[in-house]
Amino acid sequence: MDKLAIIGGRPLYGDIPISGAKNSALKVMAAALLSDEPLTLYNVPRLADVDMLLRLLEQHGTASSFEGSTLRLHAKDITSTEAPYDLVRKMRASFNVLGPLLARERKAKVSLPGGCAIGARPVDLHLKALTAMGAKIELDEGYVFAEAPEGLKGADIAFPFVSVGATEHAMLAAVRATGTTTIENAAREPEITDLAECLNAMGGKVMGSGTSTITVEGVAHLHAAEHQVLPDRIETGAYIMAVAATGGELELKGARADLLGAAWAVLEEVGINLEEIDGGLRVKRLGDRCTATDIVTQPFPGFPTDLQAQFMALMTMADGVSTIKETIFENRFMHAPELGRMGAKIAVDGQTATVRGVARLKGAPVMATDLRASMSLVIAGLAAEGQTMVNRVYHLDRGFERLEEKLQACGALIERVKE
Ligand SMILES: CC(=O)N[C@H]1[C@@H](OP(=O)(O)OP(=O)(O)OC[C@H]2O[C@@H](n3ccc(=O)[nH]c3=O)[C@H](O)[C@@H]2O)O[C@H](CO)[C@@H](O)[C@@H]1O
Ligand SMILES: C=C(OP(=O)(O)O)C(=O)O
Repeated sequence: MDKLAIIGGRPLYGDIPISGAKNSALKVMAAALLSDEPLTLYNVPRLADVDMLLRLLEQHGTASSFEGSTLRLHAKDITSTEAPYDLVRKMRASFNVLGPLLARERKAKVSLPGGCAIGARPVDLHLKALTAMGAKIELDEGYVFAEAPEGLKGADIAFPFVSVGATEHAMLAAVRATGTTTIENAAREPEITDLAECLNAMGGKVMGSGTSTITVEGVAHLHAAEHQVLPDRIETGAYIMAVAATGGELELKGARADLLGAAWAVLEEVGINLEEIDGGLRVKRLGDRCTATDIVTQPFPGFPTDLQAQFMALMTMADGVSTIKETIFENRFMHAPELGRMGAKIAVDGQTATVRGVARLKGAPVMATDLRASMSLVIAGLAAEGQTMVNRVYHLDRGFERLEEKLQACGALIERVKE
């Protein structure tokens, strides 16, 4: 298992190119299964999750080629409607092949998903949406067995609360169903709009993405298309917090301010200067330290759960006391005790963490527990005195493209230690 060795205390100066969004790329890749014609995707990040989904798509019969960040997918014939445990267990997004397989082949057997261990993460809303569209679903031995012998039919779906994955799944299935589907209380994340744009480029009729009501008029056939994956807003936020923790100045190439939602105002409030420039964002911390503030994670446009861990790292060194409330996942504070090993003062009570800022963290051996938690440890390590050794780097490889390279180019002392 690889580790990252970081010598902290150096400011970051330079340019960081922001990659395509993992959480969008994985969903638009699943869309390739909906058509017997090619789908060309630009700006796809080379990540472990992308490779894993590629293996799954290949096992369904999809031909693929990856050149730079351009991914060509062609699911001319679906050769298998089964998504085995080994390819689905590591990543939640792979479960989203169920809807396309069902829509196109009228049957599928897909393992229940894995993903970061940040809570129970059920898929009942996904299955309810597919059932509303006429699918017969059974669960057995960790697998979902689904069939729709007459094909999927448009339905009115009202989610009781916002789910990004279930909204995407409903869209992926409805686009090739017969008739019209309405999705009420739909997620409004930018990745939902990106998926809608990709489906529409393929000939789909998805309206209302980015609002709470999405309407999908089913079509019989989707055709060849090209789509550019939007920039990763979580990677953007993570590097903003990195330079806010270390000092210095970064230009985040390709980053988009409009994707940050409520996080933009929070970052400004804690003392970060964010400036939109041609083709990206320029970022620097205004004073010697950030000031503490409180956040509550919410679906977009609220403060994203995927930036909560990184924000906590920043608050450990801020001036004052911050409370951080996690409302999306019930077990997403595993970075708190690890940050504690570096001298952070964090008290966790249920879904709320109270962080008392300290003047400086001290490097320590720490354990990455999930994807975004790992990045919070990297941020803490970059700012801490002395050496931090981050164990279990494979989590980071799921979601941050060329992390060490990007940081090294800006003056960070960070190296991968192979074991
Ligand atoms: C709303 C939200 O911020 N969603 C985040 C969630 O998306 P992801 O798609 O993984 O999760 P959902 O948005 O579906 O989950 C939101 C909430 O709904 C619950 N749930 C979900 C589906 C279901 O069938 N039943 C159910 O109870 C989940 O346990 C969770 O408490 O994790 C991703 C990875 O960290 C983030 O990028 C998304 O921003
Ligand atoms: C937790 C994440 O991924 P997954 O949903 O695949 O676990 C994430 O992107 O932060």
